[in-house]
Amino acid sequence: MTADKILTPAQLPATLAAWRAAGERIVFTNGCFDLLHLGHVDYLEKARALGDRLVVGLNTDASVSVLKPGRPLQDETSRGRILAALAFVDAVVLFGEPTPLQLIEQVQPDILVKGDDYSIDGIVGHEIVLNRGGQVLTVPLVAGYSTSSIVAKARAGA
Ligand SMILES: Nc1ncnc2c1ncn2[C@@H]1O[C@H](COP(=O)(O)OP(=O)(O)OP(=O)(O)O)[C@@H](O)[C@H]1O
Ligand SMILES: O=P(O)(O)O[C@@H]1O[C@H]([C@H](O)CO)[C@@H](O)[C@H](O)[C@@H]1O
Repeated sequence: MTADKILTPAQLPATLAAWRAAGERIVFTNGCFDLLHLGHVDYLEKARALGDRLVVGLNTDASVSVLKPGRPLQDETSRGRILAALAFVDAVVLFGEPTPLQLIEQVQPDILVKGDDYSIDGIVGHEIVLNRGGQVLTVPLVAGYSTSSIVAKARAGA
């Protein structure tokens, strides 16, 4: 099942080791992904295409609620399962901290990616990846798509 892609931090090392043994480059990104939209799908697919495997760090409900008061709308189980169902997502790992720094330290990705709503220097973990000779990249946003705007539109129409 695609749910098998959802890994605990304890399960992660064996999976990463197997991918690396096969010479595969690991891409990492992270986010809240509260309501999955076209922008997310476009950027995640492009992120995966930058390497061979895509690991998505997913904020827990507790983490999202700190970053985005009143959110998430969808719980971490739902958000995780939806991400795991995407063919170009190879692993989903929840993290409860305010940032994915600890998870990025554990994953040591070859490529770290965010949408270009972030500057390279503003991407948490960029130093870790650059210092090990990896790449930190951004993917252009698909204009007009955000979870917040979907929520606002839904509320306006309510
Ligand atoms: N329109 C978009 N096109 C491409 N990537 C996007 C778009 N919107 C967000 N992203 C990327 O998706 C990831 C997750 O972002 P997030 O879950 O905050 O989405 P969001 O739609 O911006 O949500 P919110 O409106 O609640 O901030 C981030 O890396 C972000 O750069
Ligand atoms: O979905 P978002 O708001 O794009 O995800 C956040 O990204 C932050 C980013 O990585 C900072 O460079 C991260 O710190 C935060 O935990 C969310 O994942």
